[in-house]
Amino acid sequence: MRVIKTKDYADMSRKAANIISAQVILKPDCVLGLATGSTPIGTYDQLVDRYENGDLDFSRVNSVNLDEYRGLDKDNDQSYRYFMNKHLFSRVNIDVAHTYVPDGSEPDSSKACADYEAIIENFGGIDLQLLGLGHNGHIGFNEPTDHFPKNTHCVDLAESTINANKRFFEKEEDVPRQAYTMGIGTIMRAKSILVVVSGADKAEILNKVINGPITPEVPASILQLHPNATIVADEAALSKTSL
Ligand SMILES: N[C@@H]1[C@@H](O)[C@H](O)[C@@H](COP(=O)(O)O)O[C@@H]1O
Repeated sequence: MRVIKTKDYADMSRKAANIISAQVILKPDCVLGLATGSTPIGTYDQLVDRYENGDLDFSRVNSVNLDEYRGLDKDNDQSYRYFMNKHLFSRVNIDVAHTYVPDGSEPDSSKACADYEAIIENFGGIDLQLLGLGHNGHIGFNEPTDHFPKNTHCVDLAESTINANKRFFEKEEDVPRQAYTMGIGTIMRAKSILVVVSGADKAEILNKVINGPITPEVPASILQLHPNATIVADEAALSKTSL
């Protein structure tokens, strides 16, 4: 696992965008795995800048997102589909028909998850998967548990995740309790992985991810085993490591 230390959030966002840009330039029809959360927003802004100045062409890119709330349809402004349209897809020349997010409006969770896993398999896997890091070490919505889930599945969100996300909803009762998420196996099968982490509030968990034991209690710790994983984190997020 490579760790790249950046000065601050803006520096992290630029460096992460440079890595994604290299992927798109080298393989214009690549499959990008994308993430939501506040951390990647700056990276998406940087990608939009590079598209606007002519450096990037997304016309042949396909994308698959990590996760989606169960029970929210794509027009709900709290859905991850809505987030992606707003922060990236509507701002670059990607073909929206080539962008995939698990179908939160599908009530049959086995179907929603099997269909999504099949989409990724049909692509022949993900070239570059972007990840944020939850405060409890989750990636996608793979919460701490006693095993590493293999494929896309339905999860009950941890209380801490519901709390962290309630700021985006009018009332706490509106925060969905379940989500569809790529499994740890789905993520680990990506050819390369890029994790963005910012801020002192992530320092403790990031130290565990990098230096701690590999355990499903810290889901992101499995990334230590990935042959091509890169963490781009700012000084504050790395402040509990010796890096
Ligand atoms: N499902 C998403 C994760 O993919 C994301 O990494 C995490 C951290 O979000 P933030 O970047 O806002 O800290 O939030 C959500 O739970």
